[in-house]
Amino acid sequence: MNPYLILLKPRVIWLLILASLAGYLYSARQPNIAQAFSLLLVAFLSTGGAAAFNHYWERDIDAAMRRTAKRPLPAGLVEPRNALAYSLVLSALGIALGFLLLGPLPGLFVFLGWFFYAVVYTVILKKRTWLNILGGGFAGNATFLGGYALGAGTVDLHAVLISFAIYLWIPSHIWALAYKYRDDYRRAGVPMLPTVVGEKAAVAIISLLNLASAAYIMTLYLAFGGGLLGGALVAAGVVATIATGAYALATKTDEAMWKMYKASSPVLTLFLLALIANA
Ligand code: HEM
Ligand SMILES: CC(C)=CCC/C(C)=C/CC/C(C)=C/COP(=O)(O)OP(=O)(O)O
Repeated sequence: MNPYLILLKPRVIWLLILASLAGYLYSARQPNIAQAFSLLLVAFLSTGGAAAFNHYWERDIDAAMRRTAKRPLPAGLVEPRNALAYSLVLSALGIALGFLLLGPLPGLFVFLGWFFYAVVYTVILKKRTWLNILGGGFAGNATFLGGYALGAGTVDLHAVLISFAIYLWIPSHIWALAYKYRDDYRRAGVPMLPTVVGEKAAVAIISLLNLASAAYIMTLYLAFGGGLLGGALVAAGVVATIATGAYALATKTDEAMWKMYKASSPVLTLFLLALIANA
């Protein structure tokens, strides 16, 4: 794949874009193609720009980790200054079009999502504290709230409560991966929960968080209602979460934690599809 495409972290941002679309379809009385297309464009540019900035800012960390050493910057495929310019142009375009095409409130959430990920998480917290993802996690809320604000013209408690399903999902999503790569993170000097607590405690905390995030999603569904299809989608996600959580607690292996990580995106996808099905 073209290194400039890899800089956008396409395997990641598709779900961020879906979260924005879910927010829009869930809240808009009459969704229209032009608005939906503008949202997808803005979400693509802003999340891709944020991801490319993360590549630029973390090029030294990436070079020190097995998982990321072959990325375009450590591999010398893209000059750092070109990656920085590329990321800033995409980000500025995404945020500016967010305000121009979507309006002030959606635009604000596009900016907040970019800022919490690219600045709060990547620049300020990531190398300083294992709580880095809790500080940067609001970026996840912002993806859903930006779409919701476009569809509803406002953001209410209902929207915020739903957006926290993403926030509460992030720790088990990233810490399950970080468990498998705990030595990598230690070598790169990046604190993550699995690098600061023992293995047994890490598995227990991550598995319990994983189950708690599924319980929160189920509570939201029961509280805000939704049809049979939505219920089936949520139930599938909850069953997958319980299965990977129980398997990890029982076996405490890298492989089980990796399965939990790989299951995390499909689980969030099912929840977002349930929201769209209930739109
Ligand atoms: C502070 C917030 C977050 C952090 C630190 C984080 C961290 C990570 C990391 C380290 C990876 C592995 C990337 C790789 O090896 O290429 C990853 C993958 C991924 N992330 Fe996150 N993530 C965050 C939030 C989110 C959110 C909010 C979403 C979606 C709404 C998301 C969706 C994904 C997806 C789809 C993948 C690829 C999963 C796969 O390959 O199966 N992430 N994330
Ligand atoms: C609206 C907007 C711009 C929102 C951004 C939302 C958001 C939470 C983006 C994070 C996704 C991502 C690329 C995480 C990987 O970071 P990492 O540095 O931990 O991954 P790495 O170690 O693989 O580089």
